[in-house]
Amino acid sequence: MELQLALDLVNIPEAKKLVKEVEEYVDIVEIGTPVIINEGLRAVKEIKQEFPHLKVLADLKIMDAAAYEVMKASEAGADIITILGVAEDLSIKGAVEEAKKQGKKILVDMIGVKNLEERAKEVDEFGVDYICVHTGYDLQAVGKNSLEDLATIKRVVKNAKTAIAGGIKLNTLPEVIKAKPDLIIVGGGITNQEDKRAVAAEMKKMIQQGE
Ligand SMILES: O=C(CO)[C@H](O)[C@H](O)COP(=O)(O)O
Repeated sequence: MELQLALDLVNIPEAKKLVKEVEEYVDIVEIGTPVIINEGLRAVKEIKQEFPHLKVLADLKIMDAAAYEVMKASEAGADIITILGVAEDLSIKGAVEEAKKQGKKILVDMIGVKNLEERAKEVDEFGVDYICVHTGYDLQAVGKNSLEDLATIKRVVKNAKTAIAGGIKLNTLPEVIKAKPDLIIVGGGITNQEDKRAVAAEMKKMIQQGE
């Protein structure tokens, strides 16, 4: 099980400072959609340059023009690029093809997918690398999480790795670990804490013990 730190509400200098604090304990750094909207793919480039030993995920949440956007994120240094599960089949297949060409990986974010079981089976057949269940901020605000959805995709996904994101905190991490996703994505559960390093260290320890 890997741990991904999601950076959403920071600028580039703040992102660098945050990664420095926790770099020993995370496997992947996500440059979140709001950061890319504010700072562009420069954020991916600068983080990858400063932390070449960490994998960097560009959370583009691609919906169209997939091959082009995967190419651009790859050129900026992203190791993993996200596309939405609700995108057209052709777009997801195009993203996979371009990522393979560039030696990169594709994570499909299933946020907003209604027919989760069916769609997870389909995107798994397209050769994507990760399939991620995700409760966005708007549904977190009304008390939702992705544990049931994780169980659903774990039942049907045969090839891709499984991932989970959305509101995971130290106190909810044990039940997530028990569900055994390949990748656990944590944003505010680390970035909003006073002692980010201590929380990341504790999370990493819990994950290692759960393996
Ligand atoms: O992709 C995202 C929002 O769309 C976030 O990066 C993801 O949900 C993780 O952040 P948090 O743990 O704060 O929910």
